[in-house]
Amino acid sequence: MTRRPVTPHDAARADAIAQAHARSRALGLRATEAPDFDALAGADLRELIDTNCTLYHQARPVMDALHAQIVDTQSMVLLTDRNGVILHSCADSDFVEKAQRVALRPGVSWAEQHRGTNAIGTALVEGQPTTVHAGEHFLRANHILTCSCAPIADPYGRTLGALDVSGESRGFHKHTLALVRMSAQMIENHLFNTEFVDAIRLQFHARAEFIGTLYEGLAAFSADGTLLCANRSALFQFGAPLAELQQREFAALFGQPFATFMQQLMRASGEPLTLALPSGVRVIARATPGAPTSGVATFARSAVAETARSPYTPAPAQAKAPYAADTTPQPTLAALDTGDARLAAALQRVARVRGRDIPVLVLGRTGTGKEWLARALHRDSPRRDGPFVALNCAALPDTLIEAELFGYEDGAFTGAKRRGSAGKIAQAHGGTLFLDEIGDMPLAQQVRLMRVLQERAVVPLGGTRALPVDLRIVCATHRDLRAMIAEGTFREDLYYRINGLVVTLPALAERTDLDALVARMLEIVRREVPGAPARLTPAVRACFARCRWPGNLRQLASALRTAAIMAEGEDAIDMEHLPEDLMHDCDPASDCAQPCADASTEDPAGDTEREPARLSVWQSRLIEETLARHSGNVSAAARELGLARNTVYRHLRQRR
Ligand SMILES: Nc1ncnc2c1ncn2[C@@H]1O[C@H](COP(=O)(O)OP(=O)(O)OP(=O)(O)O)[C@@H](O)[C@H]1O
Repeated sequence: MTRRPVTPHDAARADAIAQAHARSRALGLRATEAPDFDALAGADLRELIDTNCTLYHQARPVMDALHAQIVDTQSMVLLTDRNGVILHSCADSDFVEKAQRVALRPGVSWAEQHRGTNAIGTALVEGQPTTVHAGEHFLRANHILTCSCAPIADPYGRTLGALDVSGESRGFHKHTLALVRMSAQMIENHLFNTEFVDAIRLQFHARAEFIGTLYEGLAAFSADGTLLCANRSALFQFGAPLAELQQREFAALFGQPFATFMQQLMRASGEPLTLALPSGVRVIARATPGAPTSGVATFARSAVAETARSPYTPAPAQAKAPYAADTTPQPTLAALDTGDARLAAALQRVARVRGRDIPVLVLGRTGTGKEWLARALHRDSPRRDGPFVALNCAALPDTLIEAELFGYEDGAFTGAKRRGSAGKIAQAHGGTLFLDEIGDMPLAQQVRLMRVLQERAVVPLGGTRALPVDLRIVCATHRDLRAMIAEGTFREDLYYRINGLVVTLPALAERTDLDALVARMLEIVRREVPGAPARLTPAVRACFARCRWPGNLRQLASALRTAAIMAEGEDAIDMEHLPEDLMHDCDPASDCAQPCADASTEDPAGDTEREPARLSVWQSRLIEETLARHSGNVSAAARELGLARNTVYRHLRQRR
């Protein structure tokens, strides 16, 4: 038998389990009791699901995704209401029969008063994620199980239900509880966004890369800038409980008047903004200004109207459209042209088809601006007043792509009665559908998409009626679709449906317009950070020209955003303001697209094996020059270079 690994929290957990056993005994339960098989019958269970319909609908796709992670491990995913009654399960077929033996199925209560100590009942009593393993279950019949459960709370912190993974005790894995906890958090974030769909919602975190993840802070504000609610991560970042923060004004939380923030938001064209928490910690924030019909969106639109137009702000025709509150960037094709000949040729080809519904396939490495090109094409096309709907096929588990793309009918999932979902294809009706990373779309969905494109109609999951759709499709990928066709992982018929016009975007390192592009991006960044300098020092320009930019435009935009914040109030962005890890992507002897201010270091061999050596030669020179400028002061040189002092000391030791 597999031994359960000892976890660091075993002592605390043992205490909690002992208390749960004491509660079970006090309830008059006996360990030798047979499982109680009493379950809610069909209609009663459906009614209970209806009562919990928001929880049920938000949890279903997350349960499917979680089940996909643990498939074939002899286990099941369960959702319960706040009283521990199982509402829904997704199970491995070979575990269903064992689960039935202990009444682990929809309609049955796993509250402590019915089953004694068990993960669901105990987690609901303790209000904490809990694992109950094998012999820790109060009822002997349940010793065959290992179960990990996390309660799910509504946005105000009230318990709504619980998410649980139960399986064969031999299959215990200590990571299961973390997976369950993350999935419960995901459901809580979905519930938050649904509850406050009409409010101004802010996503924020001190680290930009955490925005859009489970760890982001979420805060909802009313149209006058009063805090309505905040999720766990936001409360943690604010350092105070919800009761203390509710009804606080935006300015008390983020140090600036709400109206100023809204105007900056509109000017930022979807790019993130920087805000300061009461603790002084700076956070990166994105905001969604409420549903198009809400008063909040009206406020957002009036802020747009007050804002001076730039190549990246929506045209007046769009401000009238129902999607005017969308804060994502809406560049024009002309605005993307900053002087690179290859890019200009691609843009011209795209411009030729803008008035026709020819499908466009955009190829290019990650971050080369494929989505921005798709947005620009939409913006310049006759469909500009319709929606632009984007779906990243690589960002969703296979199980979710289908529902996201094709939608589902009311009651498509067992027991569900209300609230179908339109799906991205139907949402894009009258506009443009952008399918990013189309190469990552599973084959089954490729077949369905092919049918939609052929028939110009979509049938949602669980539905029978075909809804006509009129849309332009733009797809993007960094993969070699022809090679995938040869391997049998991409359908040839779909390939010919989506590639009416194929354009390839150059990698940033191959572009010849770096200076102009940086100037354009800096213009955008300065709308978000008004005190940021408008120019770069020659050293930074040289560094940029030598960078390999593996993350392409995204990496450049992110480096400029960080540097702009670091250099707020200074004359120019200098080396010390750049993110430290950018140096690792800088190559002293690369084929500089721009004149390099400091390009004398040559590598005649051009040997890729010598990359690290070339990098260190360049770093050494940079450190030497900086030390000379600071008369050998290591701290000052390290500060300017954005390096740790130890790195400079190491360099000095190696020089000796
Ligand atoms: N023309 C541009 N001007 C300013 N910034 C840009 C431009 N194009 C792209 N960016 C910046 O680069 C980021 C990445 O662009 P985009 O999402 O279009 O790339 P992508 O090729 O679709 O990326 P992926 O392949 O990873 O999906 C944007 O969020 C934006 O910050």
